[in-house]
Amino acid sequence: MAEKVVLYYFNGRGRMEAIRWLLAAAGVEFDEVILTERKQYEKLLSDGVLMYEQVPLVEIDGLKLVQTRAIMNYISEKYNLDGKDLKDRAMINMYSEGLMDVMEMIMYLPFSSDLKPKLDNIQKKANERYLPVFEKALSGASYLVGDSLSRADVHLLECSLMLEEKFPEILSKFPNIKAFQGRMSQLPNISKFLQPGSKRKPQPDAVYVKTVMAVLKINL
Ligand SMILES: N[C@@H](CCC(=O)N[C@@H](CS)C(=O)NCC(=O)O)C(=O)O
Repeated sequence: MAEKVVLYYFNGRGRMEAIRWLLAAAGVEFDEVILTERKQYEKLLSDGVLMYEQVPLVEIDGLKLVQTRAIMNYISEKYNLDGKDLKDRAMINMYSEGLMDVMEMIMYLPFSSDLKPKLDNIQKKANERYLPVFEKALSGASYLVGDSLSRADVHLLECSLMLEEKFPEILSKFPNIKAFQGRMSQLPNISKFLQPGSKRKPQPDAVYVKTVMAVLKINL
């Protein structure tokens, strides 16, 4: 029997959350080793499992994977979330990278000061640059690429929910994305992940920020 997938990260979203979403969408159970203390991170370093001295780290199929995108590529390929051919995959990757750009901007917020201009910038770019792309792609289509679920769909659901947490009305001008959210949320694996008590992480709080800084010895 295949060993269970194990995720090593903090008790928060950060770079691991999109990985959690992909695994959940694929119906893959996973365990988590939650980093709360510097010595856990130092143990991973001394064990030689962090290729670049960074997390996320994911144990899967006997591999110890690092680098968020490499991890997501592995999961997407393994669980058929990357389209039917090379051309599909190119579109899926373009959509996915745009969504990762938006989610990365949001990810940095709790570690930043002077939030107002940063939030304004995210809202403006989401409204004018990113969401119109997905609104158009979903016009008359159920999925972003082809006729089955891909990682781009999973990232869009995650990203659009994150945007709504910050800007509750943001989807009012994007009815196709709103309808897509509704459809996606009903897929059994995703519906399960959206329930309270799942391994989906909440918005970052002060404890999360403090823990990340202490474990990684970051001084901002
Ligand atoms: N490109 C890497 C970046 C990973 C990264 O920056 N991880 C942070 C935590 S979210 C880290 O471990 N930082 C410690 C360090 O860089 O020394 C990825 O996508 O996985």
